[in-house]
Formats: sequence, structure tokens, C-alpha cells
Amino acid sequence: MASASLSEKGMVESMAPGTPVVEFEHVSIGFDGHEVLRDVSFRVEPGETRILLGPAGGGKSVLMKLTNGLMMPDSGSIRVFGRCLQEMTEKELFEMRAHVGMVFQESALFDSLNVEDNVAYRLHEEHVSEEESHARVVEALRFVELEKAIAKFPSELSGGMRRRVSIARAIITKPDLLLYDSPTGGLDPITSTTIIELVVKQRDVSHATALLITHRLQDAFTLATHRWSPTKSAMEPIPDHGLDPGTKFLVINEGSVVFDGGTLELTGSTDPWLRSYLQ
Ligand SMILES: Nc1ncnc2c1ncn2[C@@H]1O[C@H](COP(=O)(O)OP(=O)(O)OP(=O)(O)O)[C@@H](O)[C@H]1O
Repeated sequence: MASASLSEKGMVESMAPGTPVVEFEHVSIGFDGHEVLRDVSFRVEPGETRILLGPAGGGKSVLMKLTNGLMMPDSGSIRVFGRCLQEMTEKELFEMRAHVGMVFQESALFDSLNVEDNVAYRLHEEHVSEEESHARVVEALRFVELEKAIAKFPSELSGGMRRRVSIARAIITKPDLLLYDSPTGGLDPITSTTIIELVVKQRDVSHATALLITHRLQDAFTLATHRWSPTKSAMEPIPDHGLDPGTKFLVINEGSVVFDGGTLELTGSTDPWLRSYLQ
């Protein structure tokens, strides 16, 4: 894998079998003498949706920025698509990020650009033609059920609509890895559920690998217990109380991994701290 060009499309398909999409090994990072992540190790397999849970300030956003190569660890190694980020040049990191879609906290749209130009931002960077770009923007906006807002500006949109635009912008390049940093943060419970429905849709339609930070346990369990129904064009509970096998959890508290595993293990854990956190 080390010799494969990162500019090829379909990073996951070109990885050697058994290679995780994301792999942290003994990663630590601190700021101003304060350790934010301590000896963090975990793997995210192809097609997996990994939910990051834990109290505020525990280091979840830092972990996500490390995954995207926006920060480098003080020690340990981070491999994405089988390549060690610390061994990459700036150019290689830039190429790697072309395969990663990011939904930032608070949407992070450009206020001076309309929805079309916000969603097309990365296509413009890649010098995709106007015609192709428009067709792909329409497709991405249709996915998030927001075609009608194509000419609007962010200030004209509700918080939930802005989050949808942000998801359309992240998926427009058909990324192999999606990073959602608190996609429901600041939204009311009903709007949050519509955003989680989109995440479920994206998971079950594209099978892209994803990392998702959430502060809402309800979002996490909705992801684990629901699937996208193409016939109903809606999210539905997995029958017989089934669980999505590709949805897993990483719980971080004060910089350390306190849980790494599937839904049943999490809900069945007897660890006192986890039990009180999940209540
Ligand atoms: N660039 C930075 N410089 C200095 N300190 C930082 C930096 N980035 C993050 N931190 C600190 O790292 C700690 C963890 O922050 P982080 O945002 O990752 O937590 P979080 O678990 O995502 O929290 P929240 O759930 O509130 O989003 C915080 O104390 C934060 O102030």
C-alpha cells in the first residue's frame, strides 16, 4: 500500500485486505503541558461507523483533527488508508484529505457563498467544469433533500438546513471516509433525528467508513438500531431489535479510551463509570 498513489479514487478498494481505514497506535498529544489524549489505540475497519462518545473536553475533536492530519501527535502513530500520516508530505496529506469528507461543528459554511457554491467548494478547488459541478451539487442536495435551497445563502437557512448543506458538501466528492464532528450539536431533538436519518442513509447507501462525534446518546443508539429503507425513503428500526453490525463505539474520558466495541458490549458493560455515563 505504501507505494499506492493517494490521488487514485477508491482508497478503500485499493487497500490490502485486512487493512483498517483508520488506525491509532499509542497516540498521545498535549497542549501547554496538559495531556489531551493519552495512549489512544483503536482501529476502524472498512464500512464501519465509529461513534465517539464521552464527556465534553475529553479530546474527541482533537482525535478527529488528528485523523484528518490537521494536527500531529506528540507520540504514537496514526495510519489512514494504510498510510502513516506522520510520514506524509504536506502534498500527500492534501491528497489524502481529498478522500475524506468532514462535517464540522456548527456547519462552518461560507456566509458569502450561496448553497451551490458552498457545496461545490471542493469541486471548484479540483477545477471540475461548471456543468459537471452543477449536476453533482444537485445530486448531493437531492440526497439531503434540499434541492430547493440551491440559490439561498446560509443566513436564510435554519440550523438543520445548514447542517444538511454541510453534509452535502462533505459527500460531494464521494469520500471513502466521513468525519462528522457533532453533526447534531445545537439542534433541537426533532431536527437532530432528521440529521441522524441522513447519516444512516449515507451509511447504508454509500457504505463509506465514518467517524462521528455526538453528545447525544440517543443519536448513537438510533444509529445502532436503525437502517435506511429505500422503499419507504426513510429510516426504520432494524427488525427484531436487530443492531447494525458495522456501528461501533469508542468512549473517551479525560483523554483515555474507556470503551472500544459494539453496541451490546456497551449496553451490557458492568463498568461503573460507563454505566453512570450511559444513564
Ligand atoms: N489547538 C489547541 N490548543 C490548545 N488546547 C487545545 C487545542 N485543541 C484542543 N485543545 C484542548 O484539548 C481539550 C480537548 O478538546 P476537544 O475539543 O477535543 O474535546 P471534545 O471531547 O471534543 O469536547 P466537546 O465534547 O466539548 O466538543 C480541551 O481542553 C481543549 O481546550
